[in-house]
Amino acid sequence: MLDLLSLEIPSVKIVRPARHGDDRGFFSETYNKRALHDCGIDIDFVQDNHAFSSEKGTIRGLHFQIPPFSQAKLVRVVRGSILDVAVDLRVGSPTFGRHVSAVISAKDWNQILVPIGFAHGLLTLEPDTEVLYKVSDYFSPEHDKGVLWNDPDLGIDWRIDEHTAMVSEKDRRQPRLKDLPGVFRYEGAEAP
Ligand SMILES: Cc1cn([C@H]2C[C@H](O)[C@@H](COP(=O)(O)OP(=O)(O)O[C@H]3O[C@@H](C)C(=O)[C@@H](O)[C@H]3O)O2)c(=O)[nH]c1=O
Repeated sequence: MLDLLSLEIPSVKIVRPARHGDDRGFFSETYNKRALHDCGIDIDFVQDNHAFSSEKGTIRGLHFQIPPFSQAKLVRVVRGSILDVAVDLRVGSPTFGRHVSAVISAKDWNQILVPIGFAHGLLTLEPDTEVLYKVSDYFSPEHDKGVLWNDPDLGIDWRIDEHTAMVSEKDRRQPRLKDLPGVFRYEGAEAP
């Protein structure tokens, strides 16, 4: 059983699996292919990733893989919290270049589903934050691309002083959106 909520760009969803608490703690089905299918979401996830960030204020992203290794992502947090951001890169989309963001946390037990065609990034809101996510294709370094997290054209409110953010060398050098070739096409439907 899960709750599903569409964000302002409707193909980006918040997923909230049930959590069954008892005296021992809780139990939760954090991923159930059939439950997602029953909500109209059919994605074959093939790889699970785990990212630990020791510092609050760590930025990862904005990342995406280009075809034929493009990835949908289902992201959750088992310790701490993040501001998660998805930027629409689908050429022809009414929301091209726009983004949605959501706080994803261990406390709220929510997940964000980022479909193919979006750049994905996150900011840790607490130290020692652990992010787990499923991806729908394998990592391919040659297809791994990015866009600059603080590109002024994106106008993302990261809620952080840009000079104190911890950003990898790779992500400091990502291109701006205006310099990216368009690789994803909007299919005219808000399906993942
Ligand atoms: C993403 C990835 C990285 N790696 C390796 C490459 C490198 O040596 C090391 C760290 O990689 P990165 O610096 O790209 O890690 P990171 O900045 O955490 O990258 C991630 O960011 C978030 C926002 C995403 O959306 C992910 O898809 C992924 O791109 O891990 C893998 O082996 N498999 C993978 O799937």
